Amino acid sequence: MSTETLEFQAEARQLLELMVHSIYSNKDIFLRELISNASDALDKRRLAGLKDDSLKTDDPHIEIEADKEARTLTVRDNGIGMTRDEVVGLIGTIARSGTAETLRRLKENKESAELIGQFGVGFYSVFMVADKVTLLTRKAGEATGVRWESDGDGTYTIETVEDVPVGTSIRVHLRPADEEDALYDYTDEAKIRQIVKRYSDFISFPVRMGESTLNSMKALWARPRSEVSEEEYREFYRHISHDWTDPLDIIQMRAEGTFEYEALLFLPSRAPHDLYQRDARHGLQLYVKRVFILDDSRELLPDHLRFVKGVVDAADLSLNISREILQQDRHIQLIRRRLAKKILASIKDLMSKDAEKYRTFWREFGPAVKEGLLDGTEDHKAILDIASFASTAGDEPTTLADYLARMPEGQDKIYFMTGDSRAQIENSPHMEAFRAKGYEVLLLTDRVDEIWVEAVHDYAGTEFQSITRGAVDLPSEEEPSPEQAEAYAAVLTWLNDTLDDVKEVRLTTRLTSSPACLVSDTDGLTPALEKMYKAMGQDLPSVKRILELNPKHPLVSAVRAAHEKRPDDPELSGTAELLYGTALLAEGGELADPARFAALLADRLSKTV
Ligand SMILES: Nc1ncnc2c1ncn2[C@@H]1O[C@H](COP(=O)(O)OP(=O)(O)OP(=O)(O)O)[C@@H](O)[C@H]1O
Repeated sequence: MSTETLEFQAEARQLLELMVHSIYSNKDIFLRELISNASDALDKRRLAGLKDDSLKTDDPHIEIEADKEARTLTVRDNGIGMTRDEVVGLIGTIARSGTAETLRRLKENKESAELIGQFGVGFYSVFMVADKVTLLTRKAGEATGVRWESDGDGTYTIETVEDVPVGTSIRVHLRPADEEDALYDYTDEAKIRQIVKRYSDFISFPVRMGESTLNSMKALWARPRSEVSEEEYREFYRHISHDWTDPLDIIQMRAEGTFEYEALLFLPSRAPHDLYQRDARHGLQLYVKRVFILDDSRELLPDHLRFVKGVVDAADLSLNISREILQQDRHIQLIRRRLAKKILASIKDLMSKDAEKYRTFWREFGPAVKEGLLDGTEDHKAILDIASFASTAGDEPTTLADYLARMPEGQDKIYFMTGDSRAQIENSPHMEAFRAKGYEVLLLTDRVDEIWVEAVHDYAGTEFQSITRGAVDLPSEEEPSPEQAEAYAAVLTWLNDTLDDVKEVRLTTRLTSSPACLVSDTDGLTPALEKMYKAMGQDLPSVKRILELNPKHPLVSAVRAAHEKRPDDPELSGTAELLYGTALLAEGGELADPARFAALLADRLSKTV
């Protein structure tokens, strides 16, 4: 077949341009990327070989060859290889989510040094050191191979070729060395050895150059922590996670006895783009006796810990184990519980050892972890122990333990309010009585908060109580006086009849400066929950709430007086609607008919000016 010239996809072209102009200061990493891809390809070939004997290889390895004369460096693997379509799809395009956004920000050149460090560039990083790259590949099981070549300028050529061994070879035509620009002589054996040792030592296949093997191939998770450097952990984390920021914390564990396994886990320092998407990937890889079996192993961790990355190496599973079997395996379920407990315990440690890291962790992953409060009951206490929440006590989030410690004499509940933002909650009329009494209120603004507060009853024996639900039973709170009750009886009855949108109208002592507020029934749905259920397509009747009036407010007492004098005045029902509408607006709610509210308000205002 003849040679075709194709264009890189637009995003890929932009990334290439960045690579050619080399905004990465560390160019050595191109070799790490090529070796990492080769190692993945060897894993894939091994797995394919388990199903189909003819795809096997006896000697899986990676080979590096340097040619000083020709100024080329070749990285060759006998892994799975790629078909022509795969080369076009995988090398000619970038499918990773978030790439476009990252590229846009990189282009604007803000924070570029920081950003590029967080962005995996993969194969394209080779263009930092190359003026031409030739890729030869044949997929295991295919009859012909593919030759791909590009000098990184936006196009590449591709052709079908015969006589290519299974696997992939990438020949890098090196640019002239320029040590001032950190562009070293990558045909230099010492340099190559240094890079492999530094970045790829743990790769489980031999990386060979001539007669020697450059890497130790030691599984990091099997080595004692004291023998492994931070740098080695970081490189391993990069290899398995494709995350270019350093992990926040490293968790290592080993279980001995009837079912043996080792785990090396990492808490990332940034949430991935897809954390809250349905089917977000899980971060654990399963190995059996040092052999890679599966990634995205969702059987090994509960969903609310899906962001944890790492490796679990189990000694007693079959190499042929499938996802279906994993799901039912009793030992796997046990591992899952143990890992979850260990991770939560490690985060608790982090809280006391490194408050700054803990804060980062909770900011990035808190909403995901809180999802764990919705399923099962096992880890509720452990999750609440590591949770922190915004609160009226200060600008920094508080733990529940600290909240309890601050509770004044007489307070017996953990008060909270849910809403869209801190400001909205803090300005809501519901806060008034709590502010007046000096009671701290937790300000819950994550979507998941609306749901878990329905499911969790207490923390360490102290009940959670929404301040927008039920009657306020602040200890020693006075009931509206019998005189007030009597004076307001008629107007309340009339309001109950007039306002269709509310379930009940009653007096309250919870307000100090606002005329009115809305509260939910003790067991009724909150408006936010109702909205969420409806968004999920559930057909629910609208839930009505209770309108509470502050008898000490001049507007409320004026309505009472007006109703006493002119019970049949049709204007009064408009005022009642305004009263209800204002209560709704004050808590950040939405009016059913804003135009009608505005017209009523304009009418009343025009009579006052
Ligand atoms: N040596 C290889 N053998 C087989 N397939 C390869 C090889 N190198 C790259 N590929 C394929 O090309 C894809 C793109 O590689 P690239 O390095 O750009 O990204 P990646 O490895 O998916 O992500 P990362 O940016 O984290 O490295 C790989 O996912 C793989 O499918």
